[in-house]
Amino acid sequence: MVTATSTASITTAAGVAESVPAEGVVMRGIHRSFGENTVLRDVSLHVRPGEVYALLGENGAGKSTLMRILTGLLPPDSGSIAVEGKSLADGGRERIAMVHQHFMLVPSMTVAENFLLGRSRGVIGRKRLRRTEAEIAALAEDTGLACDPTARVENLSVGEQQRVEILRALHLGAGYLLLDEPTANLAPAEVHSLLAQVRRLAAERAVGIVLITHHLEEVLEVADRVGVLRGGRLVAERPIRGDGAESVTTAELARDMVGREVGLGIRRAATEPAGNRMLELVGVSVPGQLHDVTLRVASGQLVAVAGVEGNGQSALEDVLSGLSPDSTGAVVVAEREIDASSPRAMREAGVGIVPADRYTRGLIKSLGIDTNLAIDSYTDPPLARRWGRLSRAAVRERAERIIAALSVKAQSPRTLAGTLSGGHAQRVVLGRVLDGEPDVLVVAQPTRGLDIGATEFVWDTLVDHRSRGAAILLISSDLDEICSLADRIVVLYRGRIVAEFDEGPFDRESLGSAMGGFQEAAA
Ligand SMILES: Nc1ncnc2c1ncn2[C@@H]1O[C@H](COP(=O)(O)OP(=O)(O)OP(=O)(O)O)[C@@H](O)[C@H]1O
Repeated sequence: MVTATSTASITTAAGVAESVPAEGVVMRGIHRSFGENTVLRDVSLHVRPGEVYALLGENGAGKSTLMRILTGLLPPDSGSIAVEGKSLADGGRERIAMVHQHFMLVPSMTVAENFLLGRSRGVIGRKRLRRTEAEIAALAEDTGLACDPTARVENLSVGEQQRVEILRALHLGAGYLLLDEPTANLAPAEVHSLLAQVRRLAAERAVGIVLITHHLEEVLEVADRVGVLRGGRLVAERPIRGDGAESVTTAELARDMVGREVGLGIRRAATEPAGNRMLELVGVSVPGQLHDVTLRVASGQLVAVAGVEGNGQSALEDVLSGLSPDSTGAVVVAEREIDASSPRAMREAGVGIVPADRYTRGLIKSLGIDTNLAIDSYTDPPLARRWGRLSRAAVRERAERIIAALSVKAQSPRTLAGTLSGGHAQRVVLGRVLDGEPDVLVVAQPTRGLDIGATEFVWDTLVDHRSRGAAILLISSDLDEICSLADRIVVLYRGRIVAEFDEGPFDRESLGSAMGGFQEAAA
């Protein structure tokens, strides 16, 4: 790590000259509010070249807002930002790149074509394309981020696409990378290789990296320093590696973040499930996506479908949501085969769904929380009054009750769902589904992007419903979540169930291997 020695002068947005360190990214006194909601309060931080800086914080703490300010997408109300001694407007912006969880690549184009997108007018010439391919290959070799520049993006795994995004940022000249939950969608083996690559980029190329993650063990594995945002303030900064390093535990980081102890231990059912089969899938197939899936969940049991996303999970979710007209096979609920042809049919059969994509399937961003919470029950009392008219008072009362029960952080029940932080948006979806007290609960990636306090809350909620007799099918790629909650695990790989684990404690290595397609290791 290099320490800043010299200074430079920038002109701040307020038109004032300010002396700043000439090295690294320096944010000073950043304030930002949305209406009456103050999201960032006097945040100052300095990320140096060659440093991995982990930024932690509960859902809604202000991490994404800070990153949007840093990339120039959102102006701060006050405060200054300098990148290598330059303001964002003065060239600093080009040195910073955000690597999103949802990639910005065009699937039908090759890696090299994606690199050239927006950088050349008209048709891309063959010579230029070949030159770019050679540059990408050289950069991949140099950084250890393996990548085939001629591969079509749609044929790449999530991990490979992520490497393409990082390489593209470096190719554009970025010296600072902002990684927003980069491991959220990766297979277990890919997580460690990404973290090793992050360290290598910092150590060998002096790239400064801001890593946002909710996985505290990743912070200890990779970060040089960690900063914790709470209620919009930077409440703690700790060195983990190098000079003055403290020996920090994940429990201490959790306490910094949440302000209390958090226990994410094993929560399997203490007793055998009651036995009556609440949910059965028999030979369910979806052309090209799901092949002959048979599984059973009893009342009082939680069965996990483990797997890396893209292996049939969304097809399975579609079938159980009543959104898969091409599916074959039988869906049986409470020992009766049901016609799974619409979301309404599934709901009436007693199946509640928490979808993996909370924004496209779970919520309508442009509507208030109250309306979102009424979406699947506005035709029934108490929300519907006589002549089908909606009772605004009942909608508001229901919203207030669910907001309080799930501790949703929002200014009011009418707050637009699209302005909620990821974790609080997820609470709204969960609250709506659980309020219907379904006998069968299907939850897909329920804690993705949630902080540990919220994760603990969701896990406890699921366990509570299980102990009250609900049959729960958990579709998840998170090994910790699966091993903590499941009574039984099946592994989905390329649309088939390739391994089954009947009772815990589960062997994480065998599970991870089965998820990666190495079945023999899971036998
Ligand atoms: N465009 C907006 N309009 C109104 N409020 C907003 C807007 N964007 C963010 N907020 C509010 O700012 C606060 C911080 O949100 P932010 O997304 O920065 O949190 P976060 O720490 O990234 O959370 P998460 O871990 O859940 O992603 C939240 O209360 C959110 O509702």
